[in-house]
Amino acid sequence: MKILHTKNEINLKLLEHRNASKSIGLVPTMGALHEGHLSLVHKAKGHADVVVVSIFVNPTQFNNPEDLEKYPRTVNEDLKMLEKSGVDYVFLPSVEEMYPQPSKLKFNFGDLETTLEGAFRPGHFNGVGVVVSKLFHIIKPDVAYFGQKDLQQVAIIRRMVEDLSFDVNLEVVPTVREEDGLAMSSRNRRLNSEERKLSVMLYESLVWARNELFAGCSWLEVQEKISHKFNEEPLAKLEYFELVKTKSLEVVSGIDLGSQLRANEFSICTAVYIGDVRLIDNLPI
Ligand SMILES: Nc1ncnc2c1ncn2[C@@H]1O[C@H](COP(=O)(O)OP(=O)(O)OP(=O)(O)O)[C@@H](O)[C@H]1O
Ligand SMILES: CC(C)(CO)[C@@H](O)C(=O)[O-]
Ligand code: BAL
Repeated sequence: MKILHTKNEINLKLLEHRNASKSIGLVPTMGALHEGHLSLVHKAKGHADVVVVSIFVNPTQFNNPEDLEKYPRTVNEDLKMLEKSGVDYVFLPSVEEMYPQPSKLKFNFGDLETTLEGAFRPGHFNGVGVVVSKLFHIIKPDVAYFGQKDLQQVAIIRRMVEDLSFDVNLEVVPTVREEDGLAMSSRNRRLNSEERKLSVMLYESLVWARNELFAGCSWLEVQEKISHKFNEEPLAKLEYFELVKTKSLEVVSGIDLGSQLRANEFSICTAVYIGDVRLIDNLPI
């Protein structure tokens, strides 16, 4: 496994593979790797001839400076995990390498970015759009792999790829969970043991809400009960708990159980602070 720090180095290396008609798979990450990231890597290894993982904690997508400062960084362990997983290249650039000058680029993702994460993390998806475009230009992958856990991110990147005609296929990988259902996330490392126990509330609430909905309960009633449950828990603060159309992310106020639902047509999405750690999760229904 080769670790490369500059755009030029990785460009040159990948050019050799491209000239030899090898396909390139890219797994973009911010490091502090876990089994969720590895499932993206495994998928990439099954499809692509050459697998590249990028590790870059992208400052422009952090709306909260404390979140950036406290974001877990475990590069040495990450590299060991990637080597064991058979990754070919790790792109590990510095902030100066990725942003030789501050980026003034502004994307407008319209309705896709005004709800859910976009509403609570102003500027977040602009930063994601900028860095993912840069990575696509630098690596020129045939396929790029993203996790279902970041549902809105996937919708936004899909839209960006279409609008900017990036020649890349996107693969979305299901959310990998801990045994108790908590979605694996780098930020989970910041939870203390009490917070860790409590954090299973996200997944349990999603499953409970889905079951209530299918038992005929109105969505408004479900939302009220969920909000009450979180209010009773001093360590938790609910930011949103919404039912959306999975493709457009349009927030809806219910589903028609009498109609023929397509698999994954709707999703329930949530963001919750557990202590000062902000976690997200979603459940397709
Ligand atoms: N539990 C998971 N299962 C599958 N994919 C995941 C999981 N967690 C993250 N990913 C995906 O891995 C990629 C890199 O994500 P990232 O490095 O931000 O990790 P993360 O665990 O989502 O961290 P955090 O949400 O705390 O920033 C993204 O495409 C993300 O959706
Ligand atoms: C796609 C990404 C690597 C861009 O920084 C990040 O948003 C993430 O890890 O999901
Ligand atoms: N996986 C999402 C990256 C972020 O929270 O900034």
